[in-house]
Amino acid sequence: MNTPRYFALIPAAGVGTRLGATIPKQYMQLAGQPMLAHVLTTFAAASLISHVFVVVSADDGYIADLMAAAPHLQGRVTVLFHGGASRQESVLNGLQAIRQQVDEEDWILVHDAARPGLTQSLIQHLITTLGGDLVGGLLALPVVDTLKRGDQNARVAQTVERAALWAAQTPQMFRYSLLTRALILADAVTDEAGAVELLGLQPRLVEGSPRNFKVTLPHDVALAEMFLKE
Ligand SMILES: Nc1ccn([C@@H]2O[C@H](COP(=O)(O)OP(=O)(O)OP(=O)(O)O)[C@@H](O)[C@H]2O)c(=O)n1
Ligand SMILES: C[C@](O)(CO)[C@H](O)COP(=O)(O)O
Repeated sequence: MNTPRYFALIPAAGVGTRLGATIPKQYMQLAGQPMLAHVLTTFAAASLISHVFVVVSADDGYIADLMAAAPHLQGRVTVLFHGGASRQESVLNGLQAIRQQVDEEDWILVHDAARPGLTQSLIQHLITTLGGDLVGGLLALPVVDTLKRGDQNARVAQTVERAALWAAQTPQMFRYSLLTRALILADAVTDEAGAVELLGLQPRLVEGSPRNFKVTLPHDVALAEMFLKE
């Protein structure tokens, strides 16, 4: 059996509705370059990553300019114009598009284009921790705030026990065959680990970093720039 390789798959076919920008948020300028360019550069520079695939919408009008302005990505990044109606669909479409280029037991690291604060050391930490794992896993952060469940009037209905709660991040790392099968079978999951859990498996939680947060709402932009300028 070949030594398993590690591939990055970046779902980048969203529109950033919650952010409310005039362009898809993954193309917003952060610290001098598009948000997606930070992510692609981090993975392209990671020596353990064999290749990077980025999934964009079929009518994406931005990726060509991004790639043209980033010669360091040439040969390391392949653009897949297979975005779907949901993140799950974009990821599954991407997996099916690369089936001739990866082996069943190769590892796929799925990472949101909206998490530009990812570092090479976080990638290394995830791969080192999970490399021999039978299931795979994800970066995540233990919850440190007290959590409240609100009612329809924004009144506290319940304080949620936070011990053992984690906030999922990405990359989420699973072997190609397991991940593809899980996503085909899953109904409307919001992350890859959720699909794998539906198979009755328990992905490993690997501590991530606050800088690897997802840029989702308008106030996230300044925070992301702060981390990227560190
Ligand atoms: N149909 C979709 C929806 C989302 N994504 C990607 O999944 C990641 C995380 O999704 P999210 O933060 O929700 O991005 P958007 O869907 O763009 O944001 P919103 O929900 O606010 O529209 C992003 O990199 C986004 O581009 C995708 O590839 N295909
Ligand atoms: C995959 C993820 O980033 C883990 O927290 C999250 O589920 C993505 O959710 P979104 O609504 O697609 O941003």
